[in-house]
Amino acid sequence: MKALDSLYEAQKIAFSPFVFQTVYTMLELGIMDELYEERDGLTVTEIASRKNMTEYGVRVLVEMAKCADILELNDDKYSLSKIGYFLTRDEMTKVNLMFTQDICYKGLFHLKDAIVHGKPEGLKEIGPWETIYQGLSILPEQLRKSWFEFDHHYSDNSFGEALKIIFQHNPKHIYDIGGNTGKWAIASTKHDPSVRVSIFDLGVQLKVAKANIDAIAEIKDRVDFNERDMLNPASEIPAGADVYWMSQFLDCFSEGEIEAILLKIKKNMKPDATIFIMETFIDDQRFKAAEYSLVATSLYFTAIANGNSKMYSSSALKYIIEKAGLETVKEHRLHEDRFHTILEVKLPK
Ligand SMILES: C[S@@+](CC[C@H](N)C(=O)[O-])C[C@H]1O[C@@H](n2cnc3c(N)ncnc32)[C@H](O)[C@@H]1O
Repeated sequence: MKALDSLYEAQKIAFSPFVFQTVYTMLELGIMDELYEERDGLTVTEIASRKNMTEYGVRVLVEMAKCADILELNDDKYSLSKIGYFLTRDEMTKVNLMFTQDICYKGLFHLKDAIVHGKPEGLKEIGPWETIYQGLSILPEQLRKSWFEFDHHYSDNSFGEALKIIFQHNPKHIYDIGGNTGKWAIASTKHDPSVRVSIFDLGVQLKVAKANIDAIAEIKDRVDFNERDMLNPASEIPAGADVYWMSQFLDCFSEGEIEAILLKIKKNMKPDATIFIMETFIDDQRFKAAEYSLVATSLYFTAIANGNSKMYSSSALKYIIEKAGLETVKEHRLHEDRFHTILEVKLPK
């Protein structure tokens, strides 16, 4: 890259929060939607009158957005560029952006302290907890919506294909560790009318899971709820599962904590049971946009969630599995949703 181009790129980074807040504001005020509908573009005066804003307010936003290649300008009319189109209509971009604004934006200000202290120093911007998991289900409404839409976006789409893989093993009893609001428990008990699911999670999440599952008559008698802090050295996972399911769960922990959790499962595991670990691994991504989203998510863990976890590569997780004395016997790269991998893990023969 030429020096002048690099200097320009460096300014984009130096002012990146300005661009982010410009997009957020234009989305919230409906300017992006208006431009999406009006493919031929609108002048500043037209946007101001349609949105009941001052021309000054519209002008500072659209000028920044044009400089950042979000808008194009032709004959005094602003219109969406392709980047602007994705910011307005693409689902992954939308959940990432709202998650950044509502959960991460203020907290990231404390990233340096979080790195230095090894603690989620930014979490205080949204609640008084030690880790975000103690507050998830009781976050203020808008924050809760953004967190859950982000979380579900990165797991829901994979459940259909995951069910086919797990039920090839014909499990009678599944332990869903980190079962959250019960989405997997609902999907799997609906998929197989005889399977039982035990959810293990923190109390605050179990309350929501229980309310969701109690409302579904056909499955409610086949799901039970087990409050467990997996970080508590005294906590145990009892015997009895044919399948252990951990979806987007182990990335909530440091390498040492993951090993301890796996050892906890291993301790009472039946010899023929299988552990399935579903993750979005940074080294398994086919699209740059996906890898970028995951690597950025690691900094959410650092500054806000818990201070010590990240999105892992599959090689890192397989190394921890081996260290815990378990064996990765198969690696399923999902084809339909393209982002997830399921590691199939057993006790060594
Ligand atoms: C990112 S969510 C994943 C939820 C779900 N499995 C999915 O695929 O969408 C992580 C879950 O782990 C739970 N969790 C985090 N720390 C925990 C701990 N120390 N003990 C038990 N569960 C924990 C959270 O409450 C949350 O429900």
